[in-house]
Amino acid sequence: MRTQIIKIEDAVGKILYHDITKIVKDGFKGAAFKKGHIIQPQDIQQFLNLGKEHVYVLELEPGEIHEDEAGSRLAKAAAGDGVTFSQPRESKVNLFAGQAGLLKINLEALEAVNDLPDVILSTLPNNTVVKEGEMLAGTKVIPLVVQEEVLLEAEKIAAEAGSIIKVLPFLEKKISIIITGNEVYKGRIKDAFGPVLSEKILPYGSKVLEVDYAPDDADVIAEKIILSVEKGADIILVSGGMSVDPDDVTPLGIRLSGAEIVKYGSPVLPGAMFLMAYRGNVAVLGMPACGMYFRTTVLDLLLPLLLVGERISRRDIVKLAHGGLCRSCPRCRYPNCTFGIGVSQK
Ligand SMILES: Nc1nc2c(c(=O)[nH]1)N[C@H]1C(S)=C(S)[C@@H](COP(=O)(O)OP(=O)(O)OC[C@H]3O[C@@H](n4cnc5c(N)ncnc54)[C@H](O)[C@@H]3O)O[C@H]1N2
Ligand code: MOO
Repeated sequence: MRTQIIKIEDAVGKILYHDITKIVKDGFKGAAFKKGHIIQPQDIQQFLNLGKEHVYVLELEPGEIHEDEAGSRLAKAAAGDGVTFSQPRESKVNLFAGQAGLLKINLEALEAVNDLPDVILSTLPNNTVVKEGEMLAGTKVIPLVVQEEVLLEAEKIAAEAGSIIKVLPFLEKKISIIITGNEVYKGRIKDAFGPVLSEKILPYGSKVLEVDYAPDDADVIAEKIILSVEKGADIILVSGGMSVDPDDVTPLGIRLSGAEIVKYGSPVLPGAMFLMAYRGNVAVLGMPACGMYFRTTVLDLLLPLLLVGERISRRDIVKLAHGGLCRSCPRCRYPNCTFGIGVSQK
């Protein structure tokens, strides 16, 4: 790049190479124009008003890209389905959710871009549930001018990854809830689990197909699961009876339904006695009673993934260990806390 001093009248379209300040109040200097600004026709009169007749400008050499153009190119490359982005401001471009859904970050591509010189791309954690319009990421270049080859490399990384940042919409899944336990089945106590589970599902736009009840009988639990599959459930939540009492027969019931157990026991507290299984493509979840007592549990970590159509593997559950411990804050701040950060590694 080259710099030169030129007359104001010749400066339109050129890149300003120094800040132009003005006295705002009591000698305080505010930036009227920042270094890097691309001079517009309407700026000329303001420059003259500020007493400037000449300015330093920057001329790009072949293969050099101005920071704002570079920021925009990076954002465009990184943004996939369901992601929008802003105009650059001092090369910083913000990326936003164009729709509500689950934020998916290609972690390998994200690292590869950030390993390039002179560019950064910073995001919310992978697998964050996001609202429409929420800020997801910011990208920026570090110097005023970037070599185009760096951008070409970033664009290649993004193209090979498909996209680096996207938002998957939640699908309308059909969910069956099977409440186990003699005490509820026989009407000795009122079901408090069904309402909690329904409340967790509805905000995502999925449907509760049915809430059914089963006694502490593994064969009956298995029959109810098979029936739910036949009725077209995509996801079956089986509540209670998940621990070590003799009448805790839900894991056996899930097994007897023909579902394959992915993992019994999750490294999440609350959620240790959780069980993940699949009967074909139907997800069957054994949800321990902590899901009723605690505001946030393993279910809150995995449900969003299931609702965008992902299949949960044993490895996904193992990765929940890091950050799987809830701090039990007096006022729950989830998801703005460390609980469940392991889900970002899926
Ligand atoms: N000796 C041990 N006890 C417990 C262990 C353990 O490892 N060893 N694990 C604890 C953990 S962790 C959890 S979580 C719970 C798991 O409980 P369950 O899923 O087996 O729950 P239940 O025994 O069926 O019920 C516990 C409690 O909640 C009431 N309940 C259950 N379902 C409903 C419902 N739909 N509506 C209202 N109330 C319900 C039930 O009556 C019991 O009072 O186990 C720990 N214990
Ligand atoms: O499944 Mo229990 O979490 O450890 O409360």
